[in-house]
Amino acid sequence: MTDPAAIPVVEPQDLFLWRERALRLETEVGRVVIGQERVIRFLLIALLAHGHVLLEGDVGVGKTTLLRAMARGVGGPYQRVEGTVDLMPTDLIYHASIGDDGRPRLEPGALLRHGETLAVFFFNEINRARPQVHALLLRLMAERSLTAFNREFSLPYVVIFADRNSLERDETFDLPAAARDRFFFEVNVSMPTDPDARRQLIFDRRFHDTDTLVAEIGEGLLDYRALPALARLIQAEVTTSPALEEYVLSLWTALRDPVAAGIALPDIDMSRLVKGGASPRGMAYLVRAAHVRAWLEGRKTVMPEDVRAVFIESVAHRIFVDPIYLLRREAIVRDLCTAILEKVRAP
Ligand SMILES: Nc1ncnc2c1ncn2[C@@H]1O[C@H](COP(=O)(O)OP(=O)(O)OP(=O)(O)O)[C@@H](O)[C@H]1O
Repeated sequence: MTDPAAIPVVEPQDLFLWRERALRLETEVGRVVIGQERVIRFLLIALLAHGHVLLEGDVGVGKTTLLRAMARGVGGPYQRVEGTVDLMPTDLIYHASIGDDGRPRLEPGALLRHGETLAVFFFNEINRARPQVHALLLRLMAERSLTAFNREFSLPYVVIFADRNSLERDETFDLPAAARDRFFFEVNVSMPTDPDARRQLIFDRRFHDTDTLVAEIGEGLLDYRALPALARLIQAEVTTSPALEEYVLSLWTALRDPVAAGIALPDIDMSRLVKGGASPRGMAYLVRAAHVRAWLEGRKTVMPEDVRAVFIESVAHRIFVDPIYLLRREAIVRDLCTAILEKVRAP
């Protein structure tokens, strides 16, 4: 059980201190994972909204290192599993073995080992796991609880960090729409573009040992137990104007009906492109993300630039397209989002 006395209290008058801690975490992670400032900012925003994140990208670009660095920054127990085709949901809940006395024994698996204090649950290569595992994860992400041994287990702090590499599509299981929708952000990670960062990654041995690299981050800089309350306070603290609300509604309308919004993409039949996914939940997540972005920028009001900064990572993974466009889905949806941002006039 968590010691209630140890849970940090988050008061409105201390919000500036929490912002300093959040920015310090961002700086420290940025020293360890170089050339990925954009992705680090998204992970920070997701944590401050107490949301789950899926990273996608090339192999060996630092996704795992980044997630481990962030997990260390929030402190608390974490668990990590590798997605494999033979992983079953029960493997995450318990392990069965035979004890020295010859009797069967059950031990808690990765999800239950730390009780309700589990802070971060990493799911490496999530697309290698079967749909049954995705289903368990879906409930965990939506409700932060699971049922096992005829009991409800609550994991009130847990944040899911998942990654999948974008290269291998064979022998993998695409995440179902509902599970994808529960990720607050889906963020693409690519190679750093800065030549200096590239040089350092290859020649500086500091970047070759992930364990010592991650240990450079101050543990628990942004206490994981404060995140649910902090996320609520940030949402309450930052406001939106009627003009901003109209802007978000127009973006939503354009996502649902790009033709009516006058959006055209080369070689795409716009009238059949979008089949669903631009849901109220998705748009609510977008607004939550924009609140956090504004707060990190030191503002109490959401500006159009906040919405624009988080638009693609908040909504693109929720959009479902006609099957004829499935193979090129990622690129088309990204182009659609970019075209919408260009077309819809900001206040
Ligand atoms: N931007 C970066 N900053 C710091 N270290 C990096 C960066 N990119 C790669 N590395 C280093 O490269 C190695 C591989 O990184 P990591 O395992 O995090 O990649 P990955 O994207 O998770 O790969 P995979 O998809 O194969 O799991 C690690 O030693 C890591 O420290």
